[in-house]
Amino acid sequence: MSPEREVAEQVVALGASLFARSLTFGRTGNLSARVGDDRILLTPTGVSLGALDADALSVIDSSGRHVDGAKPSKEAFLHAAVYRSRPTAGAVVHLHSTHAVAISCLADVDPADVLPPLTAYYVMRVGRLPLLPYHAPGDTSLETLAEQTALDHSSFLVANHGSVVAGSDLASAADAAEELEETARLFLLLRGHATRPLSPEHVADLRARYAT
Ligand SMILES: O=C(O)[C@@H](O)C(=O)COP(=O)(O)O
Ligand SMILES: [Zn+2]
Repeated sequence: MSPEREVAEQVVALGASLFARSLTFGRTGNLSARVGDDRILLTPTGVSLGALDADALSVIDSSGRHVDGAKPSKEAFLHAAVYRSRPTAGAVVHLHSTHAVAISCLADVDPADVLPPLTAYYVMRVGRLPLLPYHAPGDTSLETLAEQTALDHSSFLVANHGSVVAGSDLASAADAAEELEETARLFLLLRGHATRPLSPEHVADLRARYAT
């Protein structure tokens, strides 16, 4: 099996797993993985992540241009922007997971860092989480801001939309997206309760230990 085919099958398996666990719904969400210097496998537009076909994925380049396969996700420009800013990123996951979307709709959050450091795994997998302003899905005017944000952040939220998470490979990106979703859920569960997030010292210690 070619390396690209192997990654295509990983995309299909991850999409099925995320969809089966209700981490995205209907025909929402998109997944991508770098398979060459300037070659990125991306899920096609309008297809449920639960019904992907390894023979019917799209290929784009790092400018977001469609170069092969099915018509790409309307967020091709967003995935490409993240790869341009993060040369070590091997995969990008965009989900409409419920609690992350709920957080992205809140008015009273710090857009520079939406969630407090509630747990060690959140600090290790996500770190700081900016909230980018609302743009319609597929609106390429988000491209420049997304590219700038991704320079310093592996994860961000788009307001009233969902999460965008980069990782060294598909498993790492999904892992971080799931951690983000669970921390968003914890944050909402704890609203109205006196809460003790990790201290700045704990966060610094985790960053030093795990180079987050
Ligand atoms: O929210 C949207 O419309 C997109 O961001 C999305 O999640 C699914 O769009 P396609 O990847 O074009 O199917
Ligand atoms: Zn979306």
